[in-house]
Amino acid sequence: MKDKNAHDELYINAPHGIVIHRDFKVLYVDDNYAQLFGFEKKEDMLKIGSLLELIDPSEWDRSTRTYQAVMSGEKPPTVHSSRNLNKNKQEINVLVVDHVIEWQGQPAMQVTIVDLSQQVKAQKQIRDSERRYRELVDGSIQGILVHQNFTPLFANNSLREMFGLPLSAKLSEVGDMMGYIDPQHWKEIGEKHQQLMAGEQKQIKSEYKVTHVDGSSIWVNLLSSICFWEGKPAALATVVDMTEQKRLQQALEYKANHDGLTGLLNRNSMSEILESAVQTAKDETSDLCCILADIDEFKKINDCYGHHAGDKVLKIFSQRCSDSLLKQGSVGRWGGEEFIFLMQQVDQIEGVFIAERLRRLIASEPIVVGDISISVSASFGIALLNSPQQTAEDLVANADRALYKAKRKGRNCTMLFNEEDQHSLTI
Ligand SMILES: Nc1nc2c(ncn2[C@@H]2O[C@H](COP(=O)(O)OP(=O)(O)OP(=O)(O)O)[C@@H](O)[C@H]2O)c(=O)[nH]1
Repeated sequence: MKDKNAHDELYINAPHGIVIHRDFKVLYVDDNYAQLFGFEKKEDMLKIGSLLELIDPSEWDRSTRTYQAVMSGEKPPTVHSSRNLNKNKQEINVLVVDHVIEWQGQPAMQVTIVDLSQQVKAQKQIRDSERRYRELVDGSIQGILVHQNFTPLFANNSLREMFGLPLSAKLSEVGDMMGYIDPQHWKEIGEKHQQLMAGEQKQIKSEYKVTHVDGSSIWVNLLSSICFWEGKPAALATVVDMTEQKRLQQALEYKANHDGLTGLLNRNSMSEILESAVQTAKDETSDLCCILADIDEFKKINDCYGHHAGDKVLKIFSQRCSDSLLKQGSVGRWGGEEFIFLMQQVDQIEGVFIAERLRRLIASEPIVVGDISISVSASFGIALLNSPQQTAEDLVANADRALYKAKRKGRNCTMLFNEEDQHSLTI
């Protein structure tokens, strides 16, 4: 509104002046007109040969034809805009209102002009500023999206490229932006959007997985705030593609949580899982079964076939165990040739069944490394969380005691921890 008033005022206060001429010879001119064209006094202007001197040469032909047509009555007097030159040959833009009048008994042309130079300058400034703004927004490497309830109102080039939307596509054809965001985020994004629009939050930061038009997945970082678009509140989001960052982050997380040789969860990660599983089992008074497995006489495998063959055995052993366990629980490498299996809601009977299944699976088929076939077996120790006082360390220590029993019993067997083992030595 403020801009509109300023704009109107430019027109109301625009300077205007009058000249009367016949065949472009000045007959009368007022001070305003003379001053608009750079003359100090109107008398100076009366001295110029022809008014055409004040008109851009490119407009002479048109001006002459218009003058003749109006004076002959062929055309009604016109109101038109025109580019003129002042005395110093500087361009001024004017609105021209023609009238045919009688001057000293002869027809003459009365021309009223309104100086539009300020308006033209202001409009040029607006156009320039809009062009600069457009260049900034489209040149930005950040995506910019304005939407009302996820219906897009504006999207810059970067955002279109990020999502794979053709640069020429009309936003009305793009559809609901929520459709591009992975469904896992819908609830969160809906809630956050409501908070933003209700003014409960000034800015909202989020990280979402987005499906690109070509079907691939990208990760974006969004910073949303409220803006006004054509007078209505809307959400303004700046969007940064962080797919590469996310990939690196996930790779680092994977590296931190997994064993480099076998790809199983590493000891740190299994310790965390163990802590939380123990807590859950206590809270829900449910079963928690821990199995420790150790490859039998693994040192001999290394000694006979070399460290490289030993590594291969560890890898294939791990693969077989995790394939067999599927999603029944978590499996990790606990130490050199020692592995841990953790299963929630698995009781003693089922635990023994699972351990025996694994043990038989390993013993039944030799592991082939190159052209050598290596017979491998493993011993298994099982313990169940059996009291609310027990800690994660206690549970593993009990499984370890059971494993020690299995080794002592001659290896390649499964033993269950019981209270009498409590004070037995561990391996
Ligand atoms: N190739 C290979 N060997 C490893 C790795 N980690 C540990 N080892 C070896 O595993 C062997 C474990 O030997 P021991 O603790 O004596 O146990 P074992 O020979 O399996 O005998 P039992 O457990 O009593 O059946 C050692 O020789 C370690 O060097 C590994 O990542 N790769």
